[in-house]
Amino acid sequence: MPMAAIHKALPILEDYDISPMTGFLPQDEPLKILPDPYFAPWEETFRNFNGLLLASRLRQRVNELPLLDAARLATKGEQRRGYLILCMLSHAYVWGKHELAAESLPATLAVPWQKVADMLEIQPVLTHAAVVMWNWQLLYKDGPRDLNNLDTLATLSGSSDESWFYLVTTAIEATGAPALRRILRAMQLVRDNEVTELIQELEDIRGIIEELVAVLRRMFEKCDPYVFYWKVRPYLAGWENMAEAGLPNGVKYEGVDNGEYKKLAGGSAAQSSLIHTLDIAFGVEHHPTGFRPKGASTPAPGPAHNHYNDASDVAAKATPKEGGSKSNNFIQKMRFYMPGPHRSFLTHLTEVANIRQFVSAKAAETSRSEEVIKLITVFDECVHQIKVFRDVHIQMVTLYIVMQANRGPSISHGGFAQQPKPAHPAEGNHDVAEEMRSASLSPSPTASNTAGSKGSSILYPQKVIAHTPTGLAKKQEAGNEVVRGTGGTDLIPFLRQSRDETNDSKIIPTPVWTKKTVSA
Ligand code: HEM
Repeated sequence: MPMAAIHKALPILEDYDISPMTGFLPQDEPLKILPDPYFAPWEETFRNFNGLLLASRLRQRVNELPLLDAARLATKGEQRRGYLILCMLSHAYVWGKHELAAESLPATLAVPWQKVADMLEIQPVLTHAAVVMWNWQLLYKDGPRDLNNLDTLATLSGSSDESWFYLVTTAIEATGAPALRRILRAMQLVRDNEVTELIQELEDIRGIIEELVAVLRRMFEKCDPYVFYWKVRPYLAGWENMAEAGLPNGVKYEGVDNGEYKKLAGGSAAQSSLIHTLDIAFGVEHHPTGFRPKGASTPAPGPAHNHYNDASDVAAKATPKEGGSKSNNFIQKMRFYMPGPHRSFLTHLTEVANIRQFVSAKAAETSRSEEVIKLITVFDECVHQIKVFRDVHIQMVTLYIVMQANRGPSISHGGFAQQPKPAHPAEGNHDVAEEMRSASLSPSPTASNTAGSKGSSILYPQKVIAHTPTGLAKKQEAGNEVVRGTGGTDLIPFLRQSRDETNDSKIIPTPVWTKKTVSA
């Protein structure tokens, strides 16, 4: 093992604004109101912004706001509250409701937004941090941060479906929090060559990842896919690759950088530092879509657990590379949208990641003890649970995005545009179960970029045609067959590859299409 990894200190969570108790979530509840009356105009507008948006008067109100100095946001809690307010007001302002998308953000929002984003080392665009990490409250103050005890502070659509969408993700962050200190302890145990304790630690981490999957599945309970796709998702969009939505140059931030246009991606849970942490800890490497290394998908022959005694195939696959994952892709790019300290934590963690290398090296030894077999097994089970998480996520994206896009809105204009959409040949004729199954079970292509879903033709955000790009509607490119994600990714191939790359990190890879991938 290279000396650099041995000598560099492991990260200390608190140094990176991470709580050992609540992880990337702040330990204290986010502020419900800015205490300084100076910010009353923001708070007042924010309190009424759902109604103002519905009445198409939000822009008018924003234009009446005074230009406030964000430097007066004294504490981190205040800065986060200020950032949340400005994220929501700005996205509501840009996308409007049944209005032309605004390509210029007035200085009253743009200037303080840029300022507070700089203070938090984050981008002035709606992010996972704003709507998930800094947008919750506890119903019972002494109770846990779980779905029985959480509420949101604000939503863009004013719907409980949107609240649930955020809260499931908040609950995932809370559930995963204990994994952070366990991962660091596991890394220390690797350094100390303490295999027995390492196995115990990994067993606990596996249990936590299983819980994450259970929380993720709860999305289906209270977030209606139609509401999500047609009423919520459009507002989460940023202004990168948004020509079709009427923002070919992005958005102009008046009073910032000489009023230059900015192109920034919108909010996505791909910005969750928790999932990045798991990937780094377990050596999951992501590559640009279509560039997954050839042969990476080759599974070990036969049932995985029969092969834990066989060192030959593993030795070939064990490519200890100190320093964890190296990638240049969408997932990596999402770190740009995280709060600075969390981004720095991931960089540090990547430099010291050692668990997979350690297990690989043990697996490559000529004769394996019972203990080593147990170590390989539990390591692979952890990775398997991350893969299951991604299996469920793909099913979710299929239902919440691909199928909604294919079906079109229930009302012809979807709430946004004037003209009825052209009839879709396959509309109303979907086998839901089959569509979800095929999206999640098919192995991904390793070297090509294929369309995400048959017959779909969606860019972003809506399938509706308008004469001119009107607010959330936009012109649809003829012949476009790709469903894209919030960040403009070719959705399903990208997500499948990410899932398959997770599987590749197993010491003994299992075929991605086995039944186990969905039933586990
Ligand atoms: C209705 C629920 C959800 C939908 C529709 C959804 C949609 C998407 C989409 C479209 C992407 C592609 C990237 C982009 O364009 O932004 C994505 C990526 C991602 N999402 Fe979600 N998401 C959902 C819930 C969640 C939750 C609860 C998490 C948990 C943290 C999550 C974690 C991720 C991650 C980590 C990625 C990056 C891809 C990967 O690592 O495999 N998503 N999601």
